[in-house]
Amino acid sequence: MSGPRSTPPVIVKICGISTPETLEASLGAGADMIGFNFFPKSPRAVSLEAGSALAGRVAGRAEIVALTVDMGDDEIAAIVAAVRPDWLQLHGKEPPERVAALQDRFGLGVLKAIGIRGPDDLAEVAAHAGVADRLLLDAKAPAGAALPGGNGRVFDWSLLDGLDPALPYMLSGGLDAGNVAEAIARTGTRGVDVSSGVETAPGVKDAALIEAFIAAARSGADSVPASSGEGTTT
Ligand SMILES: O=C(O)c1ccccc1NCC(=O)[C@H](O)[C@H](O)COP(=O)(O)O
Repeated sequence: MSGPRSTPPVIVKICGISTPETLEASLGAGADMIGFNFFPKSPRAVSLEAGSALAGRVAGRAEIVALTVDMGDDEIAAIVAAVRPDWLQLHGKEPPERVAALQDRFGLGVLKAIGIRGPDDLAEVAAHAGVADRLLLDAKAPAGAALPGGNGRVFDWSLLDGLDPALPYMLSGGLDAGNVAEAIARTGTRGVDVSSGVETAPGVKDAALIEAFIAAARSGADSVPASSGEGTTT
């Protein structure tokens, strides 16, 4: 039996939940955050009514994240009223000033997603650090991609080597049960997020994959850092 944990357990977010069955699987497996996707073009998108019904089932067992992309205040207000989220996830081109304005208006945590492909993308991390409540460092969507996120692509985790260890961020992008422990060991992240890696098809979440991901993430929090383990770049 390992000794007392010196660091808090890794936060696990399952993003793009759209059915009661996979919601219950996520909660039963110990997910800390549940993401409901309100980007209409996404295969994971839910309506206000469906999101409200799913949010009602969470019943305090996890934090609720409402995912939007470059959305206006009125649409966000409708989502907040329907879902009562703990977090707003901003996955578009929202500048720091927009993040601050939404924090002021809604009084919710803001999880700002930043796409990472190369060293130049770290400037965006610096711009949002200290504004957003938490960053989601995701693989940058390829040019012409239909979706700004949820593409199941890994980025080179060594790009994060120079980050301030105190930076509150979650790692995202192409994670699954097979690589999440390595990702945690390689980066030291205290949070992970997944969408494609727990699906059998775009938008079709799978209970067994969800359970395996969460178990692997929990085990990764105790693993010895890998010698290298850079994510295979896209
Ligand atoms: O998942 C989507 O369909 C999506 C669509 C538009 C904007 C963001 C989207 N997902 C955001 C997430 O937080 C995903 O979990 C993240 O991008 C990682 O996705 P994946 O690489 O598929 O695990």
